[in-house]
Amino acid sequence: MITAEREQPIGRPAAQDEPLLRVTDLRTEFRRDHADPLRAVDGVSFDVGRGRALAIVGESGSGKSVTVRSLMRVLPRTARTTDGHAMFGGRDLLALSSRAMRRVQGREISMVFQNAMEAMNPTLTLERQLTEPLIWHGICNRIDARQRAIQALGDVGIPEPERRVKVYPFQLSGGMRQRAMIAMAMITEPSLLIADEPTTAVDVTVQRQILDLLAAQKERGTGVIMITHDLGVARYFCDDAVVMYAGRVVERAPVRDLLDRPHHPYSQGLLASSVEVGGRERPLEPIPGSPPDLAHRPEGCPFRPRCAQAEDRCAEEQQLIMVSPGREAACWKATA
Ligand SMILES: Nc1ncnc2c1ncn2[C@@H]1O[C@H](COP(=O)(O)OP(=O)(O)OP(=O)(O)O)[C@@H](O)[C@H]1O
Repeated sequence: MITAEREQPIGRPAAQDEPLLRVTDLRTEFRRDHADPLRAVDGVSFDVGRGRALAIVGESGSGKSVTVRSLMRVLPRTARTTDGHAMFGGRDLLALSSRAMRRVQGREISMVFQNAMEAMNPTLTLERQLTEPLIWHGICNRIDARQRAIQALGDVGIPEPERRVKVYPFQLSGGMRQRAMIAMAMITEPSLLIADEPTTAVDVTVQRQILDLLAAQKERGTGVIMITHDLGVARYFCDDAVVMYAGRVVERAPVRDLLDRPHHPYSQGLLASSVEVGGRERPLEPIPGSPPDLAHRPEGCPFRPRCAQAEDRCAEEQQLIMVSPGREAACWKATA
């Protein structure tokens, strides 16, 4: 149980064979009036490798955002992470003091959001917003920071960066704002980038540009966690995937293996209901029913009420088991 924050020494450099980030048994709950807490993230584990991208997929409400916000320690006031570890550079992010965590946020780990306005301050120029993390983290002085800000805007393909650095976010088009936000996230050269639906609110052309920008970061060794509803985006950009359902990981696999041959019936349903597969091979087949109300989680496998393959033994929940090397699924029927 994580009860008190404790200052940890600056982490030792992670050994080369350790993943960039290792999350184990993460649990986060929301406080409720006159009721037991609502468990939104329930024992989630995954690794992110250097220069690799992990897709977190699942329907709305499955716990994707709460998972990454737990790691970044930016949860709503009513939420609390009760268990788990998130080892990053030899430190447990969940056990760092708030002060130590602020040194990690925006420096070693940055976030990119669906809507750039979430990440940007509408009352400050791009220059202020781009230079602030450099100055705050003591990376460089104001004059150098300005040059780096201009460079960062140019790097993400914003024309006339010397002029644009002086504008406010609302003076940019949506696509340019999204790129400016990526410049903000990358300016400190973080080793981990967390992207929460970064391409959902933009058109297809901008989507491709954003993914290519993120791919360039990956090439440089940055690890990426990408939350996405879009399995096409996952296939194009990500290496590994976890599928979440009702706050738990139900399948873990290299992304191509998952999309070519999903093992868990829920992953099969997600794929059948997505344009990625449906558009090319068959009509879309929505998963019947809706995700469980977490306040009334069904006994046994949480997907059982919606699962066409459910059997009596699903009354007992199967844990994630290895189906084949590198592949795990939480289903009695999952076989290689
Ligand atoms: N502010 C909140 N207060 C109370 N419960 C919340 C709050 N935010 C999330 N939850 C609970 O946590 C669950 C997981 O939410 P989360 O936002 O992580 O889902 P998600 O998979 O990211 O969905 P989406 O794809 O719609 O963003 C929700 O189903 C809800 O029960």
